[in-house]
Amino acid sequence: MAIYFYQLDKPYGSFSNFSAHGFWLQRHYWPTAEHYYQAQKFVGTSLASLSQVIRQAATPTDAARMGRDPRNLLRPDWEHIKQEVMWTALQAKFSAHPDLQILLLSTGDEWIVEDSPVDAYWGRGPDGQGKNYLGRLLMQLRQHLRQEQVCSRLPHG
Ligand SMILES: Nc1c(N[C@@H]2O[C@H](COP(=O)(O)O)[C@@H](O)[C@H]2O)[nH]c(=O)[nH]c1=O
Repeated sequence: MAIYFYQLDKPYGSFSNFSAHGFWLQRHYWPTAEHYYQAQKFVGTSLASLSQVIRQAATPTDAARMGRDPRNLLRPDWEHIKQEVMWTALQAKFSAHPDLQILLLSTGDEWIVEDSPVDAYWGRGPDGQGKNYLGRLLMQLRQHLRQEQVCSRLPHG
Protein backbone atom coordinates (compact mmCIF):
# COMPACT_ATOMS: atom_id res chain seq x y z
CA MET A 1 0.00 0.00 0.00
CA ALA A 2 1.31 3.44 -0.90
CA ILE A 3 2.06 5.88 1.87
CA TYR A 4 0.41 9.27 1.52
CA PHE A 5 1.47 12.33 3.47
CA TYR A 6 0.53 15.98 3.43
CA GLN A 7 -1.16 17.29 6.55
CA LEU A 8 1.12 17.71 9.53
CA ASP A 9 -1.24 16.15 12.06
CA LYS A 10 -1.79 13.00 9.99
CA PRO A 11 0.48 9.93 9.80
CA TYR A 12 3.80 10.69 8.10
CA GLY A 13 3.02 14.42 8.35
CA SER A 14 6.66 14.94 9.31
CA PHE A 15 7.62 14.09 5.71
CA SER A 16 5.98 17.36 4.69
CA ASN A 17 8.29 20.28 4.04
CA PHE A 18 6.06 22.26 6.37
CA SER A 19 6.85 20.11 9.40
CA ALA A 20 8.78 21.82 12.19
CA HIS A 21 11.98 19.83 11.76
CA GLY A 22 14.67 22.49 11.51
CA PHE A 23 18.29 22.10 10.50
CA TRP A 24 21.54 23.98 10.04
CA LEU A 25 22.66 24.48 6.47
CA GLN A 26 25.02 26.98 4.86
CA ARG A 27 25.74 28.64 8.24
CA HIS A 28 22.08 29.33 8.95
CA TYR A 29 19.31 27.63 10.88
CA TRP A 30 16.23 26.83 8.79
CA PRO A 31 13.01 26.22 10.77
CA THR A 32 11.55 23.99 8.05
CA ALA A 33 12.59 22.56 4.67
CA GLU A 34 10.02 24.92 3.15
CA HIS A 35 11.88 27.97 4.51
CA TYR A 36 15.08 26.74 2.88
CA TYR A 37 13.45 25.80 -0.43
CA GLN A 38 11.58 29.08 -0.84
CA ALA A 39 14.59 31.18 0.18
CA GLN A 40 16.79 29.61 -2.50
CA LYS A 41 14.55 31.06 -5.21
CA PHE A 42 16.20 34.49 -4.77
CA VAL A 43 19.82 33.64 -4.02
CA GLY A 44 22.18 35.58 -6.31
CA THR A 45 19.48 37.97 -7.55
CA SER A 46 18.74 41.60 -6.73
CA LEU A 47 16.22 40.20 -4.24
CA ALA A 48 18.88 38.27 -2.32
CA SER A 49 17.87 40.02 0.92
CA LEU A 50 14.42 38.47 0.53
CA SER A 51 16.06 35.09 1.14
CA GLN A 52 16.99 36.26 4.63
CA VAL A 53 13.48 37.54 5.24
CA ILE A 54 12.04 34.20 4.13
CA ARG A 55 14.45 32.32 6.39
CA GLN A 56 13.10 34.29 9.33
CA ALA A 57 9.43 33.95 8.36
CA ALA A 58 7.23 33.05 11.32
CA THR A 59 5.72 30.00 9.61
CA PRO A 60 6.38 27.84 6.53
CA THR A 61 3.12 29.16 5.14
CA ASP A 62 4.53 32.70 5.33
CA ALA A 63 7.77 31.53 3.72
CA ALA A 64 5.81 29.89 0.88
CA ARG A 65 3.63 32.97 0.40
CA MET A 66 6.69 35.18 -0.04
CA GLY A 67 8.47 32.70 -2.26
CA ARG A 68 5.42 32.29 -4.49
CA ASP A 69 4.55 35.97 -4.77
CA PRO A 70 4.62 36.56 -8.55
CA ARG A 71 5.96 40.09 -7.99
CA ASN A 72 9.23 38.56 -6.73
CA LEU A 73 11.40 37.57 -9.69
CA LEU A 74 13.00 34.14 -9.30
CA ARG A 75 16.64 33.38 -10.08
CA PRO A 76 16.83 32.55 -13.79
CA ASP A 77 18.10 29.00 -13.27
CA TRP A 78 15.39 28.09 -10.76
CA GLU A 79 13.63 25.49 -12.90
CA HIS A 80 16.95 23.74 -13.49
CA ILE A 81 18.09 23.66 -9.89
CA LYS A 82 14.91 23.31 -7.83
CA GLN A 83 15.12 19.53 -7.58
CA GLU A 84 18.69 19.78 -6.38
CA VAL A 85 17.64 22.43 -3.84
CA MET A 86 14.91 20.14 -2.55
CA TRP A 87 17.33 17.21 -2.35
CA THR A 88 19.77 19.32 -0.32
CA ALA A 89 16.96 20.40 2.03
CA LEU A 90 15.75 16.83 2.55
CA GLN A 91 19.24 15.51 3.22
CA ALA A 92 19.87 18.23 5.81
CA LYS A 93 16.46 17.78 7.44
CA PHE A 94 16.71 14.02 7.78
CA SER A 95 20.37 14.12 8.86
CA ALA A 96 19.40 16.41 11.72
CA HIS A 97 16.56 14.16 12.86
CA PRO A 98 17.40 10.48 13.33
CA ASP A 99 13.78 9.77 14.32
CA LEU A 100 12.74 10.86 10.84
CA GLN A 101 15.33 8.56 9.30
CA ILE A 102 13.85 5.66 11.27
CA LEU A 103 10.35 6.59 10.13
CA LEU A 104 11.46 6.81 6.51
CA LEU A 105 13.24 3.46 6.68
CA SER A 106 10.15 1.93 8.27
CA THR A 107 8.25 2.53 5.04
CA GLY A 108 10.11 -0.38 3.43
CA ASP A 109 9.54 -0.46 -0.31
CA GLU A 110 6.21 1.33 -0.26
CA TRP A 111 5.59 4.07 -2.80
CA ILE A 112 5.63 7.43 -1.01
CA VAL A 113 3.29 10.11 -2.27
CA GLU A 114 2.86 13.76 -1.38
CA ASP A 115 -0.91 13.88 -1.29
CA SER A 116 -1.18 17.49 -2.41
CA PRO A 117 -4.56 18.35 -3.89
CA VAL A 118 -3.02 21.28 -5.79
CA ASP A 119 0.59 20.57 -6.65
CA ALA A 120 1.07 18.23 -9.61
CA TYR A 121 4.84 18.76 -9.65
CA TRP A 122 5.97 17.97 -6.10
CA GLY A 123 2.82 16.05 -5.30
CA ARG A 124 0.13 13.92 -6.90
CA GLY A 125 -1.97 16.98 -7.75
CA PRO A 126 -5.68 17.45 -8.32
CA ASP A 127 -6.22 14.40 -10.53
CA GLY A 128 -3.78 12.09 -8.76
CA GLN A 129 -1.58 11.86 -11.86
CA GLY A 130 0.99 14.44 -10.74
CA LYS A 131 4.74 13.85 -10.94
CA ASN A 132 5.16 13.45 -7.17
CA TYR A 133 8.78 14.60 -7.21
CA LEU A 134 8.82 15.17 -3.46
CA GLY A 135 7.71 11.60 -2.86
CA ARG A 136 10.31 10.40 -5.36
CA LEU A 137 13.11 12.30 -3.63
CA LEU A 138 12.05 10.83 -0.29
CA MET A 139 12.23 7.34 -1.80
CA GLN A 140 15.68 8.18 -3.16
CA LEU A 141 16.74 9.36 0.29
CA ARG A 142 15.37 6.15 1.79
CA GLN A 143 17.58 4.20 -0.59
CA HIS A 144 20.62 6.27 0.44
CA LEU A 145 19.92 5.69 4.11
CA ARG A 146 19.66 1.96 3.48
CA GLN A 147 23.01 1.93 1.72
CA GLU A 148 24.56 3.86 4.61
CA GLN A 149 23.19 1.25 7.01
CA VAL A 150 24.71 -1.59 4.98
CA CYS A 151 28.09 0.20 4.77
CA SER A 152 28.18 0.87 8.50
CA ARG A 153 27.72 -2.86 9.13
CA LEU A 154 30.64 -3.87 6.90
CA PRO A 155 33.81 -4.86 8.77
CA HIS A 156 36.46 -2.14 8.59
CA GLY A 157 40.05 -2.54 7.57
N1 LIG B 1 3.02 20.75 2.06
C1 LIG B 1 2.39 21.84 1.57
C2 LIG B 1 2.73 22.35 0.28
N2 LIG B 1 3.60 21.69 -0.54
C3 LIG B 1 4.94 22.18 -0.73
O1 LIG B 1 5.00 23.39 -1.47
C4 LIG B 1 6.31 23.49 -2.03
C5 LIG B 1 6.25 23.85 -3.49
O2 LIG B 1 6.24 25.22 -3.56
P1 LIG B 1 6.34 26.00 -4.95
O3 LIG B 1 7.48 25.40 -5.73
O4 LIG B 1 6.59 27.39 -4.53
O5 LIG B 1 5.00 25.79 -5.61
C6 LIG B 1 6.95 22.13 -1.84
O6 LIG B 1 7.76 22.18 -0.69
C7 LIG B 1 5.77 21.25 -1.60
O7 LIG B 1 6.13 20.09 -0.90
N3 LIG B 1 2.10 23.48 -0.13
C8 LIG B 1 1.18 24.12 0.65
O8 LIG B 1 0.67 25.17 0.26
N4 LIG B 1 0.84 23.64 1.85
C9 LIG B 1 1.40 22.52 2.35
O9 LIG B 1 1.05 22.11 3.47
